[in-house]
Amino acid sequence: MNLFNGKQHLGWNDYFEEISVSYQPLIFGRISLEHKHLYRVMTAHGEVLASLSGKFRFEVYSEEDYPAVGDWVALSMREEMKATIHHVLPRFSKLSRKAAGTSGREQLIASNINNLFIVMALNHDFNLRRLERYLVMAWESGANPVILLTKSDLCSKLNELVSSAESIAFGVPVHPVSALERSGIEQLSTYLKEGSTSAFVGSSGAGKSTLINALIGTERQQTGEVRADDSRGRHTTTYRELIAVPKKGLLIDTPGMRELQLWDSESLQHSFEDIESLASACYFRDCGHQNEPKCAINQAIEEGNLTASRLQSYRKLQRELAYIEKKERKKANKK
Ligand SMILES: Nc1nc2c(ncn2[C@@H]2O[C@H](COP(=O)(O)OP(=O)(O)OP(=O)(O)O)[C@@H](O)[C@H]2O)c(=O)[nH]1
Ligand SMILES: [Zn+2]
Repeated sequence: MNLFNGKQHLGWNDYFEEISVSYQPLIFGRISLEHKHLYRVMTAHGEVLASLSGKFRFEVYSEEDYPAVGDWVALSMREEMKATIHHVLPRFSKLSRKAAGTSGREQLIASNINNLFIVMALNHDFNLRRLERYLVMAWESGANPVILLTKSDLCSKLNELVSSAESIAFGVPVHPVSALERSGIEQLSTYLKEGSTSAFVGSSGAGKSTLINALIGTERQQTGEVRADDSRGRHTTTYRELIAVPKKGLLIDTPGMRELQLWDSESLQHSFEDIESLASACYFRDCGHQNEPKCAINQAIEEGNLTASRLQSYRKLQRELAYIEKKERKKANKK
């Protein structure tokens, strides 16, 4: 199935249809990934890599004016699937939090979200005070909050915890789920529809990526083993990404809120520690892990210690990062 066979599949709706007339003849696309003001954008014609127009950069007033994941932007195409962003279309909802540090600046996490899933695990992660803060964040965003209590398989007092969450939720639906046992997941089909956008927020290790994987039915998001001693996560999700899932709409995983890292080469290496350390055992120092002899990565895949899809996702991010870094260097040289 072609995911890009129409803007509706990407979340385009009557609201955007109405405001879009003033941007003609530009085309429209939706930001799926952002890194240092370079953007991956989904359009009805496929994915493009986009940068900001000079005029846009010049007129930007605050951080919030920059495109964020989930934004609809007005673009013009350049050569081979590269585009220039001229405008951000007004957002109908936006998820933000205070930036780290004392500046108190707002940091935009994602925009144009219909459902905001607040994910909290039914173990040590369960904390009503934190849930309250997430609810505030949800209400401020303009999206519809839904509380997902994950890892129900680990919980022996399920009814009690669900009731206590309901007691502070004031009508926000509360659903216990287990990605492990695949229970409760079917309840989410009420929210996940073609063209709807859903974001997942919650502590690191709460099970957001695992849940998204269960919904997609593949190992799309990487998940991390929780440290045994304190059941905290290892911050596996290091970047925000909008993904289009057939019949379930658009899903945005967000990094655990304790550590909202930006996506850079360091966090890429950090998130793929396993691959980085395997690669150091390859026979050739500059092994490309293709058909080279004595390649430790291919061996790990053969032996089932590494999935090919994980290597693929690593490669994709690495290529994008290389492209971005080359671009940054070029820009720096011009100055
Ligand atoms: N028992 C049980 N474990 C689960 C369930 N869902 C996730 N886990 C485990 O919890 C750990 C953390 O899950 P993730 O999906 O990586 O958590 P996350 O919320 O995406 O974490 P960040 O990416 O760091 O924000 C993994 O080891 C999962 O296997 C569940 O339903 N039951
Ligand atoms: Zn190799």
